[in-house]
Amino acid sequence: MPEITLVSQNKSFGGWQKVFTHDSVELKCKMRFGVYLPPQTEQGPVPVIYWLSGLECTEANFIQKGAAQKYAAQYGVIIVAPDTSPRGLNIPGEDDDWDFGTGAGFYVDATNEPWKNNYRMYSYVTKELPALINEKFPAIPDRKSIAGHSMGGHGAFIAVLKNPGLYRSVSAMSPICNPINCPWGKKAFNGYLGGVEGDSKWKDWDSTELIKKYNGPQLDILIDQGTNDNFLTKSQLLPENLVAAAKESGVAVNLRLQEGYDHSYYFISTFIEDHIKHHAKYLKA
Ligand SMILES: N[C@@H](CCC(=O)N[C@@H](CSC=O)C(=O)NCC(=O)O)C(=O)O
Repeated sequence: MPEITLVSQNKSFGGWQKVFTHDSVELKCKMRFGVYLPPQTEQGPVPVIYWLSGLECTEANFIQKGAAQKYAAQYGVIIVAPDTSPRGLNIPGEDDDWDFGTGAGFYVDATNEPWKNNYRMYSYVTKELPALINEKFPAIPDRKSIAGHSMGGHGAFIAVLKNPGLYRSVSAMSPICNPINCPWGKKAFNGYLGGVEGDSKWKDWDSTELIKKYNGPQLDILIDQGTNDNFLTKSQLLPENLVAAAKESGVAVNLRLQEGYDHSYYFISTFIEDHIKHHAKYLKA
């Protein structure tokens, strides 16, 4: 029976923002996650939204700066915010760069040495963590959605596209949409998966490629993207590639370009209500 240990709890909008640690089987290290329990959980189980954060984040960024608690309380949903990589492993090279290794797990299951034993963030966020949440908290197991920011937007997309029907809805803010064609993604996939650009195994972790062959329940993907996002102009995000691929395969993507917004949590907190509302529509249907 897995154990979880309470690290902190703060009352927020009538519910509780809590942080726990646990020993992860997939990642083989101690991990932290945030969980917001809305007041409705006192009456019984509610749906869950998983939020995947971006590069350099821990579980703390979203829960401290995302401003989501008010809307999670309003719509009666749990929000789970995991960390972004395994921690404390001391793998050589793990802390050399901010965009690879610690804080940059990229939500894939690594197949390359020396990462493949621990860097299994895909299995962690799609399997291990939901099983733990369903066991320990008043969550409705088959009512879950997923969202994320930047690297976490990529994580949310592949979680949905690789598991048709597992999630009720998906959304993202400033997501990395085509990692096999952007510098962050090429570096991560080369390190975690091995091989070089164009390798077919990279395509299995790329949402623009996965959406081309998606064959599952109808999706209604919501994306917010700031027009003043420096990572958009540096071609790290490539939302236009995902939109074009989705159009070809008939998947609905609502890409909203938000004038003047950047890549930061000021942007995320501005539009988080719309995302929670989007998920609540499908989670409560
Ligand atoms: N140090 C970097 C910038 C890192 C950064 O902006 N991280 C983003 C996610 S980027 C894609 O995944 C983030 O969410 N940061 C946390 C925050 O609280 O803002 C640089 O040098 O550019």
